[in-house]
Amino acid sequence: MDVLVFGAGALGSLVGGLLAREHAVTLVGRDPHVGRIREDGLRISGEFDAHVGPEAASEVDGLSADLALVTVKAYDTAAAAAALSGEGVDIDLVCSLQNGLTEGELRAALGDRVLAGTATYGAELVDPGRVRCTGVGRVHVGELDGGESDRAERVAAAFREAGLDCEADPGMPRRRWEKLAVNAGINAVSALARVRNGALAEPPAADVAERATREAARVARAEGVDLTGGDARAALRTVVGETAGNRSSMFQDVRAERRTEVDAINGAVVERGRKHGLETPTNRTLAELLGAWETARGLRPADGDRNR
Ligand SMILES: NC(=O)C1=CN([C@@H]2O[C@H](COP(=O)(O)OP(=O)(O)OC[C@H]3O[C@@H](n4cnc5c(N)ncnc54)[C@H](O)[C@@H]3O)[C@@H](O)[C@H]2O)C=CC1
Ligand SMILES: CC(C)(CO)C(=O)C(=O)O
Repeated sequence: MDVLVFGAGALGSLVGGLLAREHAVTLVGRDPHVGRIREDGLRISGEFDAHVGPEAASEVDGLSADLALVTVKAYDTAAAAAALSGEGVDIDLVCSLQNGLTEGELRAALGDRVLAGTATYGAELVDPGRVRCTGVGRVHVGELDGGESDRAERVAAAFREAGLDCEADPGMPRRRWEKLAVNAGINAVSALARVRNGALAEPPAADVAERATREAARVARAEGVDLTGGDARAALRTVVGETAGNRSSMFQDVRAERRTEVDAINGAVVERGRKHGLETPTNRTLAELLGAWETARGLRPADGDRNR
């Protein structure tokens, strides 16, 4: 399979680098990472030990692929969608492995070529040309609206050929919303409280996290997804336990003074809830507090367009 990875940062470089052991892969990213990969290949450390030589580019013009994986941060999705739907690029299928609800934006630009995906691998970009796998997880891929899918099965088989743990899932809407509900509970709370995930096992942080997760499950049900508040809270407790020693990605972003994905996580819960007439006060407060921090640091676009 010819694979293009749009957003060769931590996750994209890890997944793309592992796929390059078996498939023709082009990593699309930015310098100095792209330049280093061209000169010396990509080194993968941590849970894997590999030195691979994918193609690397900073533009998609002139590229073609059977599959494009989208691994930019959620707030760069619009740019990814615009690039991948451009005239100079020829892509059969697109699959996001991002956190947050980004598929709508991709589908608007790329139509029914878009599959949903989730990834629970852990990745860190340690230096240009070097990525570390901090946790072996699993990739799930499937139709945005759910259902059996030959094309998702083909993608999953290609991932497995390269040694990644990957399954096609006919229940992607529920899987996406459960992951969103867990991220809604963990990420912003841990970032604002400046605590590792394990601290969310105890009150009062656990109570705030559970309220955010329960609100997300209520919105999911309004969207037609079969996710109870109890199931979502059970998933939250499991992930808190399994990742107790982690700093969540949002806590890491705040520590590094980077823009967070709060709009695509808690903000998305608020916006979807509003469409259904549902109040989501905990998610709204979390999104507003992190938004205020991002504004004060000059990390958000000044015109208030959350997705730029
Ligand atoms: N890092 C991880 O372990 C995991 C990350 N995720 C999700 O995956 C997504 C990506 O996360 P990370 O890899 O950690 O972020 P990252 O910031 O390391 O990677 C994103 C990369 O995209 C590049 N990029 C952005 N716009 C671009 C453009 N127009 N052209 C070319 N390159 C562009 C950036 O330069 C950056 O290197 C996020 O939604 C995150 O929540 C999900 C599971 C695990
Ligand atoms: C599962 C969790 C919460 C692990 O830290 C995560 O996805 C993140 O940090 O973004």
